[in-house]
Amino acid sequence: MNQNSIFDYEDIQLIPKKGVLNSRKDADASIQFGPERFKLPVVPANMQTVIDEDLALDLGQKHYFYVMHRFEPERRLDFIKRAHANDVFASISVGVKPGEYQFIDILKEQNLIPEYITIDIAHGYSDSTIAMIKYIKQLMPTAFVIAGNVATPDAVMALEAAGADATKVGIGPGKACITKLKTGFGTGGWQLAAINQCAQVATKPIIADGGIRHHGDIAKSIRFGASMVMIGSMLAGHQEGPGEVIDLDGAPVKAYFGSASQFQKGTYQNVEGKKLFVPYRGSIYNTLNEMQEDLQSSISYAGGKKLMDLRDVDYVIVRNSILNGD
Ligand SMILES: NC(=O)C1=CN([C@@H]2O[C@H](COP(=O)(O)OP(=O)(O)OC[C@H]3O[C@@H](n4cnc5c(N)ncnc54)[C@H](OP(=O)(O)O)[C@@H]3O)[C@@H](O)[C@H]2O)C=CC1
Ligand SMILES: Nc1nc2c(ncn2[C@@H]2O[C@H](COP(=O)(O)O)[C@@H](O)[C@H]2O)c(=O)[nH]1
Repeated sequence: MNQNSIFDYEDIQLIPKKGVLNSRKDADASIQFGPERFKLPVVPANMQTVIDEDLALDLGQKHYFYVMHRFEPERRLDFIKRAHANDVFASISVGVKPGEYQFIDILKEQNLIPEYITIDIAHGYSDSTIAMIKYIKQLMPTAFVIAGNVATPDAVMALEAAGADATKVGIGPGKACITKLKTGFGTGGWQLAAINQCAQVATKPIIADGGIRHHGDIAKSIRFGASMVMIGSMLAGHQEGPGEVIDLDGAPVKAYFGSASQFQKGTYQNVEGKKLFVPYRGSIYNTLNEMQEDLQSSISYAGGKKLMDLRDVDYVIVRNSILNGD
């Protein structure tokens, strides 16, 4: 791998072009992703400390993309019914264990077809993921299947060839992640470059997953080929999401733990995630509005009018100096 093409969010600055908008409000930050159009290319992570059913449906009703997590598997069927009864698209997660095939069979039998299904596996470039993609697409060809997580162009090509409608890129860049420490593998420290490489070969949308620490990282993800950005830690800690607000040394916080942490699994086995506390930030809609404003501003700096105009901007690699002026 050419080391000059390895960089992460903090190493990159996008270069402005002549603006064509009179107001940032006129920039269109929306995205068509699968069968729906969304206000923003941002989706809260499908983790139990980030999303729950009420928030999922509320986001969907407000035209934000959501992916419900898979950690209360017995509730998923009723959740799909609830979404459809509320005229909201259903977007669920599945794993790859044998019981998940039975779950897909039941959905098919009951004609409960989710609009989006995310196959949520640590090592998505695997025979087990490929088999699940094929199974879902055979039984439910209309479901938009997102498969991941992966790190390389080879993986993106393999999952697309199996029938995935989108792939999710990011192994190890997450805030609650310890995969890179426990296994030595992943895209931690070069997540943005991994997105760039994967996007060179992708023929379908890519979701950049993990490592977003500033709103500007969303624009950078889009510039390097993502169509959607999955965010965990920065979207945990809100009023509408799961978990209690607690006091930590006088500051209000909420717990945020990895889906492969002992807190999620209930046992210390194959643990690749940790627990931390994130600041309580009030309503998630204030944060999403701010993300939208910032992205509209990014589009204006790009000299554009719409989200994909970000793809046309040039950039410099500044090597960890983005915060030097602060
Ligand atoms: N994006 C990321 O960097 C990471 C995300 N996660 C998240 O943690 C959660 C748990 O993930 P995961 O452990 O996959 O889910 P599961 O515990 O549901 O495992 C899914 C299946 O895949 C097998 N499996 C898991 N990892 C591997 C591997 N490296 N090689 C071969 N088989 C494997 C498991 O078997 P067995 O357990 O017996 O191996 C199991 O049968 C998910 O939500 C995932 O997104 C976890 C790690 C990294
Ligand atoms: N290696 C692990 N990665 C995990 C785990 N739980 C979730 N994740 C990934 O992190 C992102 C969110 O990243 P953030 O930087 O925005 O906080 C999430 O979407 C998963 O892909 C885990 O236990 N281990």
